[in-house]
Amino acid sequence: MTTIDAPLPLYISILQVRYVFGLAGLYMAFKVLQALYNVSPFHPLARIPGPRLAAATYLPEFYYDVVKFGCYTKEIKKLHEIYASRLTNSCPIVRINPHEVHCNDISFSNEIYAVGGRKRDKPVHQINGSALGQSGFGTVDHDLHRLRRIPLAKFFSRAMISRIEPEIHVLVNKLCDKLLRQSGDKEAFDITMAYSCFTSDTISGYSFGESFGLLDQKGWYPNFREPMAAILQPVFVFRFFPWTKASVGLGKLLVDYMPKDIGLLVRTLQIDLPARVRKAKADMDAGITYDRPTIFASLLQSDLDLLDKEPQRLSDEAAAVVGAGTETTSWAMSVMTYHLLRKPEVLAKLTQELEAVVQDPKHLPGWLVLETLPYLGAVIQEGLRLSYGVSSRTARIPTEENLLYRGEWNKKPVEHVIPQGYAVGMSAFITHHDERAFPNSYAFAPERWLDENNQRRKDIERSMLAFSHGSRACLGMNLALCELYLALAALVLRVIPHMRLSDTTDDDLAYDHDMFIPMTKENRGVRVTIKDLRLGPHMSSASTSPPLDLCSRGKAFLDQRGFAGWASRAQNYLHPATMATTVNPDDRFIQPVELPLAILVISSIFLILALITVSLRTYTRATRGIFSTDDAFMVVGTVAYTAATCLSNYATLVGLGRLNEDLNSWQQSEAIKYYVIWILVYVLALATVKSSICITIVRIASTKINLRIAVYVLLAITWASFFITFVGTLLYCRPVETMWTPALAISGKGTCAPVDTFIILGHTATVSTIVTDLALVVLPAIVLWNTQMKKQAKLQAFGLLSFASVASIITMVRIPYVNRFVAQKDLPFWVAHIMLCSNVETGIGCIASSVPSLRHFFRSDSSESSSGPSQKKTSGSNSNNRFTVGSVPRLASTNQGFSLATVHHGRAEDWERLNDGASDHSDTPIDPRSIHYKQTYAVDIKMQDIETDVEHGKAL
Ligand code: HEM
Repeated sequence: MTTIDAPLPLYISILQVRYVFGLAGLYMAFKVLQALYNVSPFHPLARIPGPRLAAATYLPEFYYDVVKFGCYTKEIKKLHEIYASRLTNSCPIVRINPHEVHCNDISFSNEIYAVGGRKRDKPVHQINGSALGQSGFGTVDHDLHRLRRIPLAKFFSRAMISRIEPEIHVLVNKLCDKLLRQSGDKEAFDITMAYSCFTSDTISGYSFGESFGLLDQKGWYPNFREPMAAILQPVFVFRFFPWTKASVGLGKLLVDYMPKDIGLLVRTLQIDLPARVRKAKADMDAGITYDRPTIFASLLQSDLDLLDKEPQRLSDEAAAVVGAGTETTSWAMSVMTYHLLRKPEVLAKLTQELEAVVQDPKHLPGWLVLETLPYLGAVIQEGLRLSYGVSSRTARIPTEENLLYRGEWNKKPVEHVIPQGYAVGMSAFITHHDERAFPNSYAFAPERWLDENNQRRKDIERSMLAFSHGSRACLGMNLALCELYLALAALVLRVIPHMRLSDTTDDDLAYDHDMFIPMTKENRGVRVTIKDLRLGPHMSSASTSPPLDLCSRGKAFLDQRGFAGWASRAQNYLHPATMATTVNPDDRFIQPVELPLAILVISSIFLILALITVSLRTYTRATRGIFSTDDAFMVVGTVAYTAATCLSNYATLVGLGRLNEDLNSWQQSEAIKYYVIWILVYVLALATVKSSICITIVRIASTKINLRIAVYVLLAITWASFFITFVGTLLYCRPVETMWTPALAISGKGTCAPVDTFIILGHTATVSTIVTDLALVVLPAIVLWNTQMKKQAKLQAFGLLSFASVASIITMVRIPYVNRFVAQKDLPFWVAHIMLCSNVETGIGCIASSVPSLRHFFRSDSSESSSGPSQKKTSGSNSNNRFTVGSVPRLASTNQGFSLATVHHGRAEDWERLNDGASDHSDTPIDPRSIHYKQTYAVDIKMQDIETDVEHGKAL
């Protein structure tokens, strides 16, 4: 018995080996026949161009994706280029494996990714790569996908995302505060990790009502970025060997032995998410509800089939949502951050646009408002384009229709039929580098998204594939956009200005291969540092202690009066470290640290001097009974000038004179608001002060008709300039507050004329001021020149006129600052120069025209204190040391001093000039026939005063 039994197993095993070989041979034969059929003219895709090997087998895809790892997309891109050059009319569509074609013509995307009743399955070959087979994303069948997607989709509508916007705001601020707390750390960190924590917390909070809390942990690790990459690593092996997916289940058994990051992801996907779904179900069963519906609690209550509510199925869905919602968005944010740091001009333009609508970076306007900002939108679109989202191809199978591709290639018509049942797809990496739609496609150029009217270009937007199209397009697009708009706005205003790239180059961003999502060569991320900061306006006060402590009572005092920002900024300005960061060596003639102080001190000094001189002048002339129209104008002008200086000082306290980076939006807006009010008051002050001077000169030049005409012209120019500037400023924006509240313009509630209009207004005022200032110096100089007076007296008079001419020079200094309106950058800083120059100029006008009258005040003190006004007029003598500039050449005076006074007599022919100066004391006898009258004149007197004086003289 035993001898018979022995060879049987051997026999059987030989049979089995033959059987196995036979089966293998049959399989090989089948595969060869299949390959032959695939390349035969009988195959439905036979007419689609492409390499023979790819048409026959999956070997090229296997080689590039599995062996070379994730490189088939790049190879497909090459195929489009190769077939474009060899077969002129075949490029837009190439065959990339036996059952799939690839398209690189975006105009065909609406056919591939169709909507409505047009059914599109996903290819099993591609779904095999995903371990989340029961999620909507991993569902092959069109109808089942619809059933699974619809209950989820309502959570991602714009309306729903708007409801959770406040929570996203909170997370955005948390992210910024946490980043700013890293200021001063020498060690660079990968910003992508930080962004990954933000996006994970956002989607997990929305999904489960409770976020993962990754932003609350110390540092940025662990997070999902690297582990997600690790988990996506086997995507191609799964695709070709789907049975290996079973190993994923083993992960949860080995979770404690895995590296920390991978362990986190496996634990999250395999343990935590299922547990959260189970908890949602338990809460629901127990009647526990959250303040607002969470995705998974709602799914459990939805009309979904009972089987689709199974915890494992919902866990797959949760993993798909959390996975898709994390890495795509955070990588897009990293790409944008990198390019903003590399291109300061883009950052500056974006900052400027944001600053126009953001009052306070910690309280951003809503997503809907931010969405209206064209340049922000352009930066986001360009970031999405170069971050690709899903970089590898995503194909669809039309199950009920053939697709007809009609197009043009190299200016020749081409036509291809893609039969139903075969896959056709596109890849964002290829589409986003289509040079026809995106010239110089590897460059980061937000401008390409805007037309000449600074509006978003719809045509180019249709060339984007970032969120895919059609019934299986990105479900979370609205959430992603809301996150991107809010986060980028806050980062640009609060963090990016302080961020520096560290050892990161274009190579660290460049697409190298993909694992569904784009991967770079060394996966080093975007490494940055945050520069050392002290407490500044963009930083959370809770996050650091102030460098210097102001007395708390002083702070409270300032705070109560609305100077809250001033207190902390004052500390900054006093602190050397902060000064080092705010003072940049560029073309500013006054640094931002000095300018506010300069405005306060210089403007106040000139105001005080003007108030003293004008008060004394008014007193002198009023007490002497010779107060006239020019004095009245001077009083009104000085009151307006006082108001203008007070306004400028207040504007300085709320932010004028500082760079935008040192101000929050409220301060910027307030500074510009008070600047605009100041303009209106200043032009009034200027016009009235100038009018006063003009009227005075008219009195002096009463007999010189040409001079009088010239002065009237100046008067006309002065008031014309006043009206143009005053009315122009008021009408520049409608309503006027749009000037300092750009949100009104953005929201369409306000409009402003082009900025050139404002610049023209500024230059009109400046030019007319220079012309009139100079003329008001030159005209009295001409009058003086023609008078015969002592040299010393003339020198005094010219000295005073030179002082007055400083006003014109100061007005010239402000010209370049008017041009700063063109760039619209740091306006509170640049316009402060204009304010300073103008305050000084008006002050000089008041002082210079009042000083001459002061002689009377001091004279009355020194020599005539006991005399009344009438006595003063008659008590003059040669020893009074005054001189008078008179309009009557024959009138001579032995007085010394200078006055812009009218000395006039109706009967000029009765008068004759006295010998002046030394001649008075000469031994040469005076010819009594040459002297008709001898009179010492009080200056600044009216006609009748002079006549009175003359009569007194006669009496004498
Ligand atoms: C910048 C951010 C994002 C980009 C570029 C992006 C891109 C895409 C793309 C291209 C697809 C289609 C994949 C395919 O055809 O197979 C997709 C699908 C999907 N995305 Fe996004 N995504 C982003 C953010 C998000 C967010 C924040 C969520 C959060 C919920 C999300 C959830 C999904 C889901 C659930 C799907 C599958 C949809 C379906 O198959 O019905 N995505 N995404």
